[in-house]
Amino acid sequence: MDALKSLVQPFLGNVAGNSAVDAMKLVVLGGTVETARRVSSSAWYVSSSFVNSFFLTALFSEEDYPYEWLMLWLSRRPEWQRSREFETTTNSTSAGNFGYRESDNSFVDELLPEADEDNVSGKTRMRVVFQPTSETTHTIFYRGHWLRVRRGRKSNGYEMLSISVVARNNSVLKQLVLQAKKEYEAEAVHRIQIYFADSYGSWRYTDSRHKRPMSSIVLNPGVKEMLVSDTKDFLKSEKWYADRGIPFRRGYLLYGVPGSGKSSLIHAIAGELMLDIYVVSLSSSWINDSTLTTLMGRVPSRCIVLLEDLDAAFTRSVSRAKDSKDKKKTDNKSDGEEETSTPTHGRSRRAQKSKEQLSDVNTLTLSGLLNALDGVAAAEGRILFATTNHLEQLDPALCRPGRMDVWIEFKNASKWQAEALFRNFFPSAEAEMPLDDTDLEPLEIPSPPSPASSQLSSLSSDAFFGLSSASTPSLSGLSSPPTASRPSSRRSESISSRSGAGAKNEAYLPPAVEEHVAACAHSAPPLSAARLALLAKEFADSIPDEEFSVAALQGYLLKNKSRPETAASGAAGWVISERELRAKLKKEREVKDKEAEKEVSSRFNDLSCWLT
Ligand SMILES: Nc1ncnc2c1ncn2[C@@H]1O[C@H](COP(=O)(O)OP(=O)(O)OP(=O)(O)O)[C@@H](O)[C@H]1O
Repeated sequence: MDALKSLVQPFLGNVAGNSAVDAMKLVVLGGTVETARRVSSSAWYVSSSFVNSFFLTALFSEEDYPYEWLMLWLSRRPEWQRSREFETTTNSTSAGNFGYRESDNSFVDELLPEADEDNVSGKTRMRVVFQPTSETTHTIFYRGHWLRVRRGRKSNGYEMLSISVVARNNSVLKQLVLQAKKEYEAEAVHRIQIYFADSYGSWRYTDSRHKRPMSSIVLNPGVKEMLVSDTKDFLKSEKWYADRGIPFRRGYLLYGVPGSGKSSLIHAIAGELMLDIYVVSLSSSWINDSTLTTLMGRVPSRCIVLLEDLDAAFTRSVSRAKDSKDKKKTDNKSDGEEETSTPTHGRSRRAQKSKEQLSDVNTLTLSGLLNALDGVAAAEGRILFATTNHLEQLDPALCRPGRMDVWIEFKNASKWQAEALFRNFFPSAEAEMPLDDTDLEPLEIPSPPSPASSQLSSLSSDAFFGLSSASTPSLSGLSSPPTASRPSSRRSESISSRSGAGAKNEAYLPPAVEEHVAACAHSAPPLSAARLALLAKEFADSIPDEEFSVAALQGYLLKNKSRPETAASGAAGWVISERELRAKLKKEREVKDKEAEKEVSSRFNDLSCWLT
């Protein structure tokens, strides 16, 4: 206390002294402190701007691809992982959590098993990612340079990454972006990325999916081959198009019945060509001419653009001449109606109102769509796929060559497709690679079958006939119904240990598996080629040509996933029951339509009575 007094004393002087002098001293003291503060802050500002003038800074917005490349690259840097302030996210679309990658800064609940063939849990393992909080600066050493990295947010809500480096030119930043891109692409090689359009006119990374093998798509011979070679040829022909002044774009229209494989084929082609898919749903409420034009201008030069359900976009405006005028007319008319309508028409008024709201929001016009597809702003090099179930509802202008160059019709499944689908569904032992001991595991039946269970014994015998040429001599013993002399069966062990009963019993045989339980087995043992051919034919014989979609057949086969015999023999019965179901639904729909018609006509009568 005394020390403090002695420090202040010279400034205050004698307490009993002149108070004006004391006040002067205080003013001088305050002024000195403020001047010192200002000098130091401007010195700090000058020195930091001097230091900053040596930094090159690059900004990467979440709306653009380099942001994702760099976030993936950063998520692998130890400096990034060492950050002491974290945000956590489980959002699979957020940067650093691409759904297909694992890194040190992410973790899953180890207690939940990974879903695989033998180990399926109802709960999925959710990956939690740690990422450094935004607005903190991280220093990362890269190729002899110190990078200052900072995550931030733009005024439009998108994240932004700022990377600064002290360097003479920006070559280190270029190298960094290229390396990040390379690493990103190496990760993505077995997957395709799917982007969806958002209402801001940007593409949002949404999902990454395993490539779908072309062989899993069952189409009449030649269609897949034609599409793959046509798209490949297009991608190679940029110069050819440029030399002839033709816009370097190609469009494919896939039309036909639902569930016939249109989307699946596009998915498989994207995998084959290693292209990402950019999906726009034209029936989105927010879509309008300018957003669509912006979106089409923002697709990369090599990609697949997918316009899904093309017909759905124009349920309100089918023809080019009428579309925008009609919308205005509808608006005016509905305004008027709103005023004159009576309370008795509340429901129709609500319906009218929601219709108005819809047309207010989605203002996409056909001319806007055409412009977006091939206007000056449209990107070159893209492959456009459009799908529709109602070709007849499309304006011819939309489908003319240049916009949709190749048309492919998708029909219900032919007998040929039914047979191919069956063959795809159930494995053939001959098609498998040579087996070793460990490969035999999934081929064992789930548990000892009862001699009475004819279905199970036939399954097992097929499986073991198929295997007889395979490897171990011990297998020959397996074609007879297994007994307690096989307690070492790994599959049986795992099943009994899961059920928790008799896991270590050696003295007593386990009871036979009941037929309905065995029927729920997860997968079918491989069939011999001859047996498979027989069953596939039996199945295809029962399926009428072009009456059911491939998706419907797939649904039926899925119900019999582990029972190829039942799938084949039960197909005829399934066809009958499906027909009955359809007839019943049709009847119900007709009754409903009639009722609706009656209601409309009675309302019309009410209204005309009221008016007269
Ligand atoms: N030709 C086919 N080959 C293989 N699988 C098919 C085929 N057609 C349909 N499927 C299966 O049926 C399901 C639906 O197929 P998909 O979505 O590709 O049909 P779609 O024609 O695009 O239907 P929609 O017109 O209703 O969008 C998928 O699970 C797919 O695996």
